[in-house]
Amino acid sequence: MYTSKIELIQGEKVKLPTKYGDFELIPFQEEGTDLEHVILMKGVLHSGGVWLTRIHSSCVTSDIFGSYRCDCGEQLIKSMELIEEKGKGIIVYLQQEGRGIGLMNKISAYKLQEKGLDTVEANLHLGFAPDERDYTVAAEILKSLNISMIQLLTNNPEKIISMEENGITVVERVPLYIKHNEHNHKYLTTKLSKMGHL
Ligand SMILES: Nc1nc2c(ncn2[C@@H]2O[C@H](COP(=O)(O)OP(=O)(O)OP(=O)(O)O)[C@@H](O)[C@H]2O)c(=O)[nH]1
Ligand SMILES: [Zn+2]
Repeated sequence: MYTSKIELIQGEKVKLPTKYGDFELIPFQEEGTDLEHVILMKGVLHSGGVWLTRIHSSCVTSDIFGSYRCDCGEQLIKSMELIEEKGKGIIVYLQQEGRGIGLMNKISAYKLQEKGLDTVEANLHLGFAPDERDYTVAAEILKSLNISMIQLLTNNPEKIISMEENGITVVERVPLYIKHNEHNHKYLTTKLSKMGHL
């Protein structure tokens, strides 16, 4: 029998009509912590098959306020549009602000970037790894919904490795192309040159 690595409490499933399509939403909580994640999905659960999937780390600055400093918000919207178009898919929205260092530290990292450091150097300066995220919980959420085969919307190879290690088959990587602008250029090129993004 498979034993979950993380105890999850699954909330109610509700309808969520949005600007980008009609979805359903389910919140999850990691038992014993205050960490809450949420999934947005379209399609019939427990129907098997391959699910177009986005594992998205929260980014208050971009997802909510539309910041140009990174590409998160645009990736989220693009993912919603692609899932709507396909009629089947899921976004696992993880409470993993600032690549897992939290909002306060991310904003300190932004301050250091205003002084010339790149995103990797700023994290290191604050005593963190360049990326502190762990995607195990995303795999656990997918498995709890009986989703085991995915087409993953990402440019980050770490997410693919983590899914495979946690028993989710990534049948395809679907790249997300986001336009550079004067504010996100350094951020995006650092992801390519220093963080192994594709
Ligand atoms: N520490 C830190 N985190 C940031 C910074 N800018 C954005 N983030 C966070 O980075 C996370 C998104 O990571 P990205 O590296 O942009 O993308 P990814 O999720 O690894 O890869 P994709 O699947 O291709 O989008 C979100 O949690 C953001 O809050 C920054 O300058 N420093
Ligand atoms: Zn962002």
